[in-house]
Amino acid sequence: MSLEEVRARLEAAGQTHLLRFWPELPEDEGRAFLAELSALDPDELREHCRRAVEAANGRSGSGDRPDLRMEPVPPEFIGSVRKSDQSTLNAWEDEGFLQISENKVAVLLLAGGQGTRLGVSYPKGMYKVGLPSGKTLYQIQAERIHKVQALAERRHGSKCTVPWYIMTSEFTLAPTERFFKEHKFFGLDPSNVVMFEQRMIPAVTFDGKVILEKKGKIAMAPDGNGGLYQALTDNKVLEDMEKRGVEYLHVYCVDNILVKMADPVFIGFCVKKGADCGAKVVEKAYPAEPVGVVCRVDGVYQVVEYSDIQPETTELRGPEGDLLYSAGNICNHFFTLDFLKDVAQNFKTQLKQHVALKKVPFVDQEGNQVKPTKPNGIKMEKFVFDVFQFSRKFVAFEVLREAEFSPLKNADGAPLDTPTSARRSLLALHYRWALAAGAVFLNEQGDAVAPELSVVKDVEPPHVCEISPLVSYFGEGLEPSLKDKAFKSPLILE
Ligand SMILES: CC(=O)N[C@H]1[C@@H](OP(=O)(O)OP(=O)(O)OC[C@H]2O[C@@H](n3ccc(=O)[nH]c3=O)[C@H](O)[C@@H]2O)O[C@H](CO)[C@@H](O)[C@@H]1O
Repeated sequence: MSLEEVRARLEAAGQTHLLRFWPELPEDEGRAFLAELSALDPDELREHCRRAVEAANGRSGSGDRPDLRMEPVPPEFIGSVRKSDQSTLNAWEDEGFLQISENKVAVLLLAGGQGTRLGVSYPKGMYKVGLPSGKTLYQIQAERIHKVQALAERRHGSKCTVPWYIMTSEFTLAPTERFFKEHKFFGLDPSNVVMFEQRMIPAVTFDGKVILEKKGKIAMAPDGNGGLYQALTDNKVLEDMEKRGVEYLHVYCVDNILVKMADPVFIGFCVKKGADCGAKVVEKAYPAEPVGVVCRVDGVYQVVEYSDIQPETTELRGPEGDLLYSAGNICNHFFTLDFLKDVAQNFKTQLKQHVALKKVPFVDQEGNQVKPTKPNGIKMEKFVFDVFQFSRKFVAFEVLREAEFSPLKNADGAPLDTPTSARRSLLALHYRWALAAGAVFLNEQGDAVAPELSVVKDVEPPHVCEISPLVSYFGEGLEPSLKDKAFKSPLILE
């Protein structure tokens, strides 16, 4: 597209300021910038800027109190690992393994985020939390896929595949691809690892102008993890799933070191309930814990972010004394392919736009680079769980936090959700598995040490024990190598 054409389109969108520094740009930067601008549809851009300002204005003082209209998920739509007997759990697991063995289950990783809070410049999945094995989050996830396939194969006697779909963004696609190639896809068949990219959208000032990050670059950000539904359409991912015969999808976020890939128990529960959409939850640790709550508002399912709930609502308790709103969202979702098709065709444009006011670096009128000290820009994001409202049969599944949820959000030094807490949670889980399998731990002097059964994630476990996912997926199959055997720290099972 020529400069004149681009200028005319920007004029139609009220954004000609973007070309202010055009004459100063070196030729190659100018060409790249023109390509970036040509990709913006003028009508969509105008509408995006208008909506951003409207949303930012509506944000302050709208007085909306979703917490006054909330109700908990009815008990008949919740499954619980904690409250179910072993035979029920086994029946769900059997169902899940059956579906996996028939190649009907895929996993989908949301990995387009920038990991700003963790403060690394590369994708979070490449992060090492300091395990003895030095494994990254991506490697742990890949090995769990290997193992869940192997377990399904062993039960049903036929080879099967759990395809791995990975949603990336402009920030994460190239480094993620490179990383997977360097590591030979961790032994997975590359044709079963499908990476695709979500859209980016411009950040906008409070008066509706797209922000110039550099003289020849717009400030762009991924459109939120709810950009998934647009990205599935843009990249024909649903067609790929259909071709492979996938019917059920486990969607999860990159930073939970304990994530159970294609969890057979969760899949089996959702399938047996006939659900089209489901969410794993953990019981909130305390009323004010900053996690979204899965509930109903005005009769439809949704996640209400903690910032939208007043303290008195978070404190409410049910007849048994449990917190009324205790279903903490852990960004682990179940969808049927049919539901995703329905969303892609009929609902994806209706997803709520969430607005965040952020400090966005920019160039000022004189061309100086500025790092603002207070928010100057509006970023719009869609959230993956905002499709719950379109579900015909929604279920929630409560799992044990210590076995399934320990997210990596912040750098060490923060009180919560750090590399240290993630590493400790995984090692503590593996220590408990080893004890359950009959392992005996010895101290430095070689004396047996009494087991500590109540290891929690906030302290270093008493013995270092790391078990490769290739050896065990959820603690199964460890007796032959551990029962009645004595070990000094560290115990590494590869
Ligand atoms: C919107 C959402 O799901 N919120 C959940 C998310 O919060 P939280 O605020 O932690 O969400 P993040 O921003 O970390 O994003 C979650 C996941 O989405 C991915 N991502 C994010 C933005 C984007 O444009 N593209 C993209 O793929 C990230 O890479 C990550 O894997 O996890 C918490 C548990 O850990 C839950 O309690 C929150 O309810």
